[in-house]
Amino acid sequence: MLRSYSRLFQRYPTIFTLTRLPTARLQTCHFSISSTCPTEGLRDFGLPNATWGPNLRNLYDKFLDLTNTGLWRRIPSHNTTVNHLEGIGKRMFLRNIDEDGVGFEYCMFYNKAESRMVCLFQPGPYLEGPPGYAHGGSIATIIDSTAGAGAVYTCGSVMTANLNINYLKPIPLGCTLLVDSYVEKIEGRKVYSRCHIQSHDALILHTEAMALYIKLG
Ligand SMILES: CCCCCCCCCCCC(=O)SCCNC(=O)CCNC(=O)[C@H](O)C(C)(C)COP(=O)(O)OP(=O)(O)OC[C@H]1O[C@@H](n2cnc3c(N)ncnc32)[C@H](O)[C@@H]1OP(=O)(O)O
Repeated sequence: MLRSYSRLFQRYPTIFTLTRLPTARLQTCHFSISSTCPTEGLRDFGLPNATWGPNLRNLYDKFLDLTNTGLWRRIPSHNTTVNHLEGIGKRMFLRNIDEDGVGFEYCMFYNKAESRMVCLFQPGPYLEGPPGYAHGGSIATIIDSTAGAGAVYTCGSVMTANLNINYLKPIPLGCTLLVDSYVEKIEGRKVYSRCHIQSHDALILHTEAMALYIKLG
């Protein structure tokens, strides 16, 4: 199985790479989270836009303040992990709608000391499942993406092997949520993460999850 993924990486070496070192050649691309990726001119979707509600904006400002402590960093968000490879028209699942605010509206912050990734998330109307509420698949997506990004920032390239979710309270569309994940333990190639989703004011626990990621390469 691993061999087949090695082939995948040879073909699309940056699929699971957050950024690519500018000096790295395509065939020998390192899985790196260097901030030196050539992203100038690319839109950063993790920045506030007009569709952000006041709760999302307030949470964003709080976490942005935390970046001044040096413990947290804001994670830039482009619409594809291979955006620097010209001619490849792939789009990240979470950024596959051009209009702002209607799908996954989010930004992430990472705390290295705590192996913790948080995502400030405002589910838009196109994520509807039950009338007025977020689809469970969209909730799984934001959990996997947040905890998965946390695993990548902590350990390098990973694939999700298992995702176990308890849906506790429905999530109204348009609300602001805090998706909070951390790497709990690492055993060999296995990376165990925990994640929960709470309302912006921490009064409602919407979702709890455990994830297993397998380190690659
Ligand atoms: C802002 C940033 C954006 C970018 C941030 C990007 C965020 C990424 C988040 C999204 C990620 C995805 O959607 S990933 C897409 C969804 N996932 C997939 O499609 C994965 C499909 N499955 C696979 O490809 C494979 O099963 C792998 C790669 C997971 C594992 O295969 P392998 O590499 O051959 O490894 P294998 O030997 O089988 O397993 C290694 C060890 O893990 C254990 N193991 C493997 N699977 C399981 C399992 N389900 N449950 C328990 N244990 C397991 C094995 O027992 C073994 O333990 P031991 O013997 O060592 O003890």
